[in-house]
Amino acid sequence: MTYTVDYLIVGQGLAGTIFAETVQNNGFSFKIIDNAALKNSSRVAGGVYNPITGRKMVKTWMCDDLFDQLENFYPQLDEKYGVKSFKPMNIYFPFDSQEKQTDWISASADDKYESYIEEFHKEGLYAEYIQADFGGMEVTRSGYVDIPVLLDAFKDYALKNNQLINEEFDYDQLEQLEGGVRYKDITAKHIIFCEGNKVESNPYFTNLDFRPVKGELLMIKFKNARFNHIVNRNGFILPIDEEGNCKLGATYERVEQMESPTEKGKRQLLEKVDNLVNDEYEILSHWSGIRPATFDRRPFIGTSDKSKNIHIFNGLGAKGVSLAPYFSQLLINKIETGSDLPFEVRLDRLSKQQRINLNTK
Ligand SMILES: Cc1cc2nc3c(=O)[nH]c(=O)nc-3n(C[C@H](O)[C@H](O)[C@H](O)COP(=O)(O)OP(=O)(O)OC[C@H]3O[C@@H](n4cnc5c(N)ncnc54)[C@H](O)[C@@H]3O)c2cc1C
Repeated sequence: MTYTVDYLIVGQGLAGTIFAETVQNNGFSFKIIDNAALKNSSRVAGGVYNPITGRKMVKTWMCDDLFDQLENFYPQLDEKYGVKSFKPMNIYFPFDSQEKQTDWISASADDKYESYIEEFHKEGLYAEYIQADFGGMEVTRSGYVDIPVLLDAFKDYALKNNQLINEEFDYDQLEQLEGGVRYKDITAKHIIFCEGNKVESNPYFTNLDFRPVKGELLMIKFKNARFNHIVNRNGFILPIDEEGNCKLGATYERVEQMESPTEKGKRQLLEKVDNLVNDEYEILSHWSGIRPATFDRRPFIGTSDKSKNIHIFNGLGAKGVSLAPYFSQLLINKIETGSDLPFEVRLDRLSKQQRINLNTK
C-alpha cells in the first residue's frame, strides 16, 4: 500500500507537532515519523513563554508577532484535543537593584511594553518568603505550556488516524522525485525535518551552525511557600500545583554535552532558589536535556539548497514554545506561496564556512 500526503514530517517533538498542526490548519495532509526511543528536548522543558527575557531583561525578539500567534494557537489545540496544556500565568520579577527598578519604571512608559507590564509592586510580592528591597514587576501575557500533555494528545490522535509512524528515519531511503520525495511507501510533496539535536545525522543540512546547549531542571516542594506567579530572577520557579511543588530552572551549559544531570547543575539551581526564597524545601527530582540552539540564537527555517522539496524547522533553542506556532505558519507560507522568511531565520544568513572565513581574514 502506498500513501500520498502533502507533508512528510520527521520528528514529533514540539517543532514537528506544531508544524503538523499548522499543516492541518492550512488544509493539507501529513504523515509524521518519530523514533519515540530517542531523547527529546521537548519532554524535559519547562515550557515557559515569557515576553521579557535574558540576563538583561529585554522584550523578547519579535515578541508581538510571536505572542499574538501563540495565544490563539495553544488554546485552539487544547480545545481540539480536550486537554489543558496551555497555562497562562503572570511572571513576578523581584528587582535586585535600585537601578533595575528605576530602569523598568521608566521603560514602562514606552508603548512597546504596554500590554506586557501588569503592575509594579513597591513592597514586593510574597514578602514573607522573597526578599525584594527594591520591589518587583509583574509581567503578563506569560505562562507555560505543559508540553508532554500536548505531545501525548497529538500522538494518540495521529496514531488513531494512521498519521504517525514510530520508527527511526533512514536518510538513505529518501528518494527525490520530480515534484516531491518518496520515503519507503510514502510519497510526499514536501519533507520537513524537525529532529531537534539529532539533526547532526541529517545529510541535507550539514552546513548549519548548531550550538546545542544543555539544560538542567529540578522539581522541588516548598514547605510553606505557595506561589501563583512564575517567579523569575536569573532563572524561574514555576509553580505547578497548590501543594508547593515547583519546577526550578534552568541551567545553560555550552561546553559539557553529557545528557545526564550533574551535581554542578543541581548546585547552580539550588543556589538560585536559596538566594531568592526563604523557605525549606525538599528535592523531588532532577533531570536534563539538550536545547537545539544555534550560533546566533535564532532558529534555522527554510529549504535545502539540494532540493526545493526538502525543508528544515529546527534551532528553536530555549524558546520553542513561543517560536514554533508563528514560524510554522511562515514556513508553510514560504513553501506554498513563495513568500520570504525573515532574514534572521534564513539558512543562508551566515554559514559555518562563512564564519570561519570571516574569522581568518
Ligand atoms: C532543560 C530545558 C529547559 C527548557 N525550557 C524551556 C522553556 O521553559 N520554554 C521553552 O519554550 N523552551 C524550553 N526549552 C527548549 C525546548 O525544549 C525546545 O526549544 C524544543 O522542545 C525543541 O523541540 P524540537 O521538536 O526541535 O526537538 P526535540 O524535542 O528534541 O524533538 C525532536 C524529535 O525528533 C525525533 N527524531 C530525531 N531524529 C529522528 C530520526 N532520525 N528518526 C525519527 N525520529 C527522529 C526525536 O525522537 C524527537 O522526538 C528547554 C529545553 C531544555 C533542555
